[in-house]
Amino acid sequence: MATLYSTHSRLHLSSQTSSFSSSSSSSSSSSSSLFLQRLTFSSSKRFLDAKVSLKSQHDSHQIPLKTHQQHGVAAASVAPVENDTDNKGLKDKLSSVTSLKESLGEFGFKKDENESTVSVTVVGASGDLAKKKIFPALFALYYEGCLPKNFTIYGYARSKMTDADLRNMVSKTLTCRIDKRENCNEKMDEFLKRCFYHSGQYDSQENFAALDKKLKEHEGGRISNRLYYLSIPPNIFIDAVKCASLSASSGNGWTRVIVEKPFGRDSESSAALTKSLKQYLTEDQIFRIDHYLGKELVENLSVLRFSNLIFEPLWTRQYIRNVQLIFAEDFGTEGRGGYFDNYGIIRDIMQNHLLQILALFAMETPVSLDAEDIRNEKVKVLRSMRPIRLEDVVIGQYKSHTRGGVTYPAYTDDKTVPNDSLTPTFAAAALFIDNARWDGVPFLMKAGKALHNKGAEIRVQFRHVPGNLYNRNIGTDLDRATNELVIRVQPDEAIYLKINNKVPGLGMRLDRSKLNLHYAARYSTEIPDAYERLLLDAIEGERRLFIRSDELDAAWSLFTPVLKELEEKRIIPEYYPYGSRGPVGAHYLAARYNVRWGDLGVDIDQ
Ligand SMILES: NC(=O)C1=CN([C@@H]2O[C@H](COP(=O)(O)OP(=O)(O)OC[C@H]3O[C@@H](n4cnc5c(N)ncnc54)[C@H](OP(=O)(O)O)[C@@H]3O)[C@@H](O)[C@H]2O)C=CC1
Ligand SMILES: O=C1O[C@H](COP(=O)(O)O)[C@@H](O)[C@H](O)[C@H]1O
Repeated sequence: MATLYSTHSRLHLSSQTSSFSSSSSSSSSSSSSLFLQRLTFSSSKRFLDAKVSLKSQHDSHQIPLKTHQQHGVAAASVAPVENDTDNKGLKDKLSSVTSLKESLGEFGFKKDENESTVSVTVVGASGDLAKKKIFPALFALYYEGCLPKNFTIYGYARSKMTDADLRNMVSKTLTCRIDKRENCNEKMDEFLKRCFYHSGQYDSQENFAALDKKLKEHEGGRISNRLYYLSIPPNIFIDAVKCASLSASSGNGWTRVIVEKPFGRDSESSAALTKSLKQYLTEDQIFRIDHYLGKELVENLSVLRFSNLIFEPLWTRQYIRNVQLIFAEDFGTEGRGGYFDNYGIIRDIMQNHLLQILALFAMETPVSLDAEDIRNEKVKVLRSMRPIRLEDVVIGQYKSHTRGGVTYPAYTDDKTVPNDSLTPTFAAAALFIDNARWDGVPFLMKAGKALHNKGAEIRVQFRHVPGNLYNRNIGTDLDRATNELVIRVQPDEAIYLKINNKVPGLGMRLDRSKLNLHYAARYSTEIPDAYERLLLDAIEGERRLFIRSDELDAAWSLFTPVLKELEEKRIIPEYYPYGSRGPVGAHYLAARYNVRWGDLGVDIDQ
């Protein structure tokens, strides 16, 4: 195994040749070697971080300002700074102390791993996301040996449950890796023994103080590192953050908070949310999650671009005709209509997931793989984007459809959705990046629910070959003969490049073929769920895949005006049947820019 980037904990390349072929060889690593790799890279990175942090006084302290008096050593030695409105003096002093403690304490230089603990508290543990994603991801991390020795998981919600009830609830969703399955039941039992439940209100400091007491019992006087995952509706984020911060922060280690989307519904509400969060947390404590950033192929985008000579030189307006970012679901908003109606597909998918992918796709080479360097480049892309014009947006909403004797509901059939709702369940948009690299290249986004298929893809259509000697042999449809790179994010992950090739034989006829890196054929390891990667990053303090507040501001600045216009003008969506390909308007929009949408998943086996 050859290490390529020693500055990042999980970036290592297999020394095996990774080819565009359907080779069945695999580069699986055992859980213990994975853990060792992580330790090696993480410890060196953390040590580097510690030096940078002390030098620049940049990394913020992890003890909430309002409660530092009640906590251990670091807090006791530093008095609050009066008249320092954002407490910078205090933050800087605490930063030095705690980041050194944190860095020395976590790897190598610390006394012992036995002396630090990590607790993950899932706030909203009784909810859908917690059951579906968070607990299973935590178990997967445990199963892979990625969680620290002393870890505890707490579920927190208003529902009355015992520890046993929580364990029973969680156990129903746990699965072991298909490719391993070693000691599966034993590992599940061990994991469940580390899970506890505390019932409380989200706005009760007393209830969080009681949680704090229980956490302290588990921590047993060791360094306490606490991660809160806010898996609750957004209207109660601030209450929960306030109470967790004031009553249940770590006294001598770090306290971090993962915040689920939606981060507001426009520029103003997002800024207000950030402002409120920052009353209790520093930016470094806030981990805004966009789970698409944790998806394997999204994570691989930068590797594809920056570690392969053949792609980066082509990654410009000179060679790329258009880029398509496509998301489709073959089911409606069933069960989530209440949430969805207040947001719509543009806020639900485009402003975050697709825009994040676009930023990673289009950014310049970052100075390094460090979180801030990558996020700086993403912000630059977002800030270079041209305001979106209303005429460059098409919206749709699904209507009822009967097929094969089955009637599928309309969006407005959901009881939690008003009958006259104009909320889009489908949208397509043309976006442009006004910088030297991308000037004039259309970035087309399309996202929809209740469509005929399910998937997410990035499609890169290249320009025509100038003066192509083989035009005569290609036929009349030159567009179809241009190269296309497809990054299939899900399902059935793949990266393939469509090329023109001579059909074997005595004649000279060309056809289109695929150089195909099909993950299922190439790698035998199961692809981790996005939430596993992101939870582990949050535990390790790696912020690269989380959204910084200026990124969020830039994303909202781009979409807020057009969202307002759509709503103020009460633009009527184009209705499309449940299970169809969506509104035809999306095709007219693409045609305006001489683009033909790639057909999601259609050429899978071509
Ligand atoms: N579910 C999903 O697939 C996704 C969810 N998200 C986001 O994750 C977060 C959690 O989502 P999800 O699990 O679906 O949410 P839920 O609606 O299931 O809520 C989670 C828990 O919060 C408590 N709760 C719900 N409504 C209220 C309320 N009005 N007041 C106080 N407490 C309430 C309930 O716990 P109790 O009553 O026990 O206190 C509930 O079990 C949300 O911010 C959502 O937008 C993001 C992406 C996907
Ligand atoms: O954030 C969201 O994502 C899901 C789709 O996520 P995926 O990982 O299953 O592709 C989407 O269904 C939901 O509406 C949205 O809030």
